[in-house]
Amino acid sequence: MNVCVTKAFTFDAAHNLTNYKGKCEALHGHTYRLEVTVCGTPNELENGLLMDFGDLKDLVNKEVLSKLDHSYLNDHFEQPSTELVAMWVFETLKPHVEKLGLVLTSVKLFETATSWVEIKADASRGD
Ligand SMILES: Nc1nc2c(c(=O)[nH]1)N=C([C@H](O)[C@H](O)COP(=O)(O)OP(=O)(O)OP(=O)(O)O)CN2
Ligand SMILES: [Zn+2]
Repeated sequence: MNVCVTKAFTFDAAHNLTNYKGKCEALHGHTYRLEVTVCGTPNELENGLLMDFGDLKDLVNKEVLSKLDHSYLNDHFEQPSTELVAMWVFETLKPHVEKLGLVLTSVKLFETATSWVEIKADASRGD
């Protein structure tokens, strides 16, 4: 049986879209919501935990939120769209999750309550 664990986070950041015509070319900010899901098989379960929620929190805080929270996203990304930030989050976390013998299957990044991007990977192959 495939088992998945998800942890949700929020962080605050400012950005302005580049090469874009519309209100989002102006400097503005969001409280982003980030949801990270890792999956594995029962064989990898230890003490009933696939991955401790606290360990997933520490990993995301260290590798992602320490860089993005209260930052100006244009300092990190040429185009700080939700798509490109979510792709970076996925690629940043993937090797760390794989080291644990688990698969990073989903990164969801909400720019607002009604607008989000999801990056999904196959639960068994992790790509
Ligand atoms: N595909 C994308 N479209 C847009 C992005 C993006 O990252 N990817 N970003 C923006 C802006 O950054 C904007 O801040 C968010 O846009 P939007 O969801 O339209 O925000 P609203 O608060 O105006 O949403 P409403 O639900 O319509 O009030 C634009 N597009
Ligand atoms: Zn925006």
